[in-house]
Amino acid sequence: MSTLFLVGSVDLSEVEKANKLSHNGRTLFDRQVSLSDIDSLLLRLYQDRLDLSSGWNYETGISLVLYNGRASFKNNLNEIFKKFFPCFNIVAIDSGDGEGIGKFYSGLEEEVSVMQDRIKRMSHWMYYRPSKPCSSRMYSMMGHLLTVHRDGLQNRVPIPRTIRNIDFQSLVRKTLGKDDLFYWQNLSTWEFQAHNLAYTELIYCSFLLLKKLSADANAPISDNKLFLLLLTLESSYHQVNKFHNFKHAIDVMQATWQLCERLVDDPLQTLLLCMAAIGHDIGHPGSNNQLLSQFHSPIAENYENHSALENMHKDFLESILTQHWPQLLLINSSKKLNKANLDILTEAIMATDMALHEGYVKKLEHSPRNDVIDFATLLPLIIKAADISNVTRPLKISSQWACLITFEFAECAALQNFEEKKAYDLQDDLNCNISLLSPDKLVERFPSIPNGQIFFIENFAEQFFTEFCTRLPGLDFLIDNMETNKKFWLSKRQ
Ligand SMILES: Nc1ncnc2c1ncn2[C@@H]1O[C@@H]2COP(=O)(O)O[C@H]2[C@H]1O
Repeated sequence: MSTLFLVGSVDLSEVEKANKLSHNGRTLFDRQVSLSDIDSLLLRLYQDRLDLSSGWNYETGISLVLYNGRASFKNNLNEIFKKFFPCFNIVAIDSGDGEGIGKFYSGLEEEVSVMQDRIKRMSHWMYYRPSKPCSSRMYSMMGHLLTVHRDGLQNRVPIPRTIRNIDFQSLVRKTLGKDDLFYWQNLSTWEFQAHNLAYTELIYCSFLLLKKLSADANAPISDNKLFLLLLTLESSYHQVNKFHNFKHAIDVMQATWQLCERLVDDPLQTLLLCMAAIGHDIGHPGSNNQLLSQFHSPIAENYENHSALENMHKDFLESILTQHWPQLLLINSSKKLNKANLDILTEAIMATDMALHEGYVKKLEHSPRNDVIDFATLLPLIIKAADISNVTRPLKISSQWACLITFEFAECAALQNFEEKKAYDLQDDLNCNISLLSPDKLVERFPSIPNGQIFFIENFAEQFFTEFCTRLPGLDFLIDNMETNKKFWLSKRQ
């Protein structure tokens, strides 16, 4: 879905040209939105992005902002888009600079057809080789990485007044239907229902949690800055991914916190682990390292095919924290670990690479059963457990995540065929609200789910959580839930 934004008084002949743009016989832009100034434009981008049901996520089309360069706007709007809305396909053109919309034309129709197709879009994200940072108006992982490295992982740019002045608190709060107690009750159980909460409610849950943890760790951040950090994180994940989106990130953060509540007595380490959790999959394309390497993604080459995705996620998180919460990287970590905070964040994110799974299982097997796991080993184990904890949630919740990962695996298989120039077909689209379907109904609708769950539980989750829970107190409920879920999937196996 593509939007034509007109900001301020724009040359009407340029607008006419823009509206003549077509794709497959239809006008290119699905809507035209006129706004008085840049401030209203940015506010609108946030509002659309947070209203998941609207579908205006700025990822499935290409949007154009036509503005009048004479409108006193100093900051480069395209730089703001890259810094604060990384996953958006959006470009701004000064209609008064002579060339105007002409430079927007070239390649546009092809780009729109790519962004409207799930598999072509994933392929572009993963394999496009930009000549320079953000040379394309379509998102690509390498364009995102080049921008982050061009700006420097340690560099901060002043946050533009137009963004600083947005009252993010009321932007989020006014959409909430419940009070803080309701969200704390959701956060404080293992029955955390990410799919029953609206996007803004999930963002508000992460605000409440991180605000508490930052106070506990004596690492204060203002409310509006924390909201901007969270909204920039959300804009750095692909909302269009079935599984690896911001909901997964918040779910893993909530699981990480629940485990830390039981296992960690150091507020700063808990905060760092939860920050690593919410940022552990930034920019995830919904595929995997194997596909990145197999078809020679520039991202895989950039990290020499070693944990390419996890290294990328870490770089993106470092860049966002440097920009939005630099103090968190600087305050001295606890006495227990003589490690810099960034090293703790990095080790935690790298631990979520399943290529390292066997190593972590062996670490658990070799640690004595009646002895406490040393703190340095415990931290990465916690986030790794949280990352695959969906199989240990109660069946109603676990089955929702199972459905989503099954869809994502199907998309990976289709992408493999696409890259091998073979025909691919995709299961029917997930155009149902999975939170309304019971486990039985989900299996009825998507019969391939049980086999994948049985394989993952028997080959990965069972061994890990058995070792994890026998060495750490009070976690037997993880095994109980997982075994209940496995029995259900076995009873439904095709
Ligand atoms: N319920 C599940 N069923 C199958 N595979 C899963 C499930 N949950 C997590 N995984 C896999 O575990 C991996 C953990 O790292 P990733 O999030 O990169 O990708 C995840 C999936 O490949």
